[in-house]
Amino acid sequence: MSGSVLTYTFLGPEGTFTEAALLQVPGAADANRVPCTNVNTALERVRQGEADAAMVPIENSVEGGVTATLDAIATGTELRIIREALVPITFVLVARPGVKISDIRRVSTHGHAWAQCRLWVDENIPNAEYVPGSSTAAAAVGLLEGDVHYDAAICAPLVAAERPGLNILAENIGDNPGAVTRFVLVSRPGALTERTGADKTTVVVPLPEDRPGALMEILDQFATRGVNLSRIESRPTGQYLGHYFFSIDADGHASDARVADALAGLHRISPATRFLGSYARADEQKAFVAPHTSDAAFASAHAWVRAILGGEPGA
Ligand SMILES: O=C(O)C(=O)C[C@]1(C(=O)O)C=C[C@@H](O)C=C1
Repeated sequence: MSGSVLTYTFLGPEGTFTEAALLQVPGAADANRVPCTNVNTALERVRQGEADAAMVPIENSVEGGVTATLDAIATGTELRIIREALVPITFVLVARPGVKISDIRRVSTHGHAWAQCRLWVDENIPNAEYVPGSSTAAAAVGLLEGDVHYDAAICAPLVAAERPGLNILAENIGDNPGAVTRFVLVSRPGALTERTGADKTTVVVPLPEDRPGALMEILDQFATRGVNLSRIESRPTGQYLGHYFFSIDADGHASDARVADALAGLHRISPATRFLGSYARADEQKAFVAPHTSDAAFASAHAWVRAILGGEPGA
């Protein structure tokens, strides 16, 4: 970190969809942008205080959760999500000049990108072998640096446009034209981001073991307080077979009474519950709040209980 200029790490190299997400952050274009070869390194540099925040992919509308990110933020020194960004995803197939589609034997890209182009690959290059890449841009750049054991890459159109040494062999090869990836900006714990009325809260809840109905109890904390969930995924903790945590996104902000109450309920059921942040929704969609779950309803209910405890008439 240098002076007042912020430093952001991101899943690189330059030209990844992750960098496009970072560039949506006001001021990021003029900030120090540090590309990292994987999500863990990007987050670790934030944990160590070498960067202010990291932009990492968390969820794709076709392929689902980005497990590297879900796992990295669920464990280790606590981090906070302070912002989210949505990026529409389109893919191109690129190769060095002179290479034709019929020449392609091996293709490299990020695992999530490969999964989003499955149908196109099956139809057009069915015999191509997949070579895992650390990101879409890294796969494309590898072609230019030579000495790689693949002859084509799947990447963002921008990567190809910015590198004249790459030939576009096919455009729009994603199987779902409306594909979107969601990214999160992750920082160290600090003051809670401001409530906007269109917010999201992310938590990690380890499932209490050997307790019938434990998942139902967790879900109930949200349901009874009228809190809608927009994502829930189970991930193995890695400790031993059958040990899981749930990664959950809920509508609302930790300073909304109904969300705060649900968080307290989660902590009672699963004390190792990890709060990962409350932040503004990228789509600015306001949460529906039933009258009996509004801040006013909670305040009035608490005042009523206080009156009873104080020996005053309740009603
Ligand atoms: O490789 C990139 O360009 C990335 O930003 C990573 C990533 C991902 O992890 O999902 C981001 C968006 C696309 O869905 C494919 C790959």
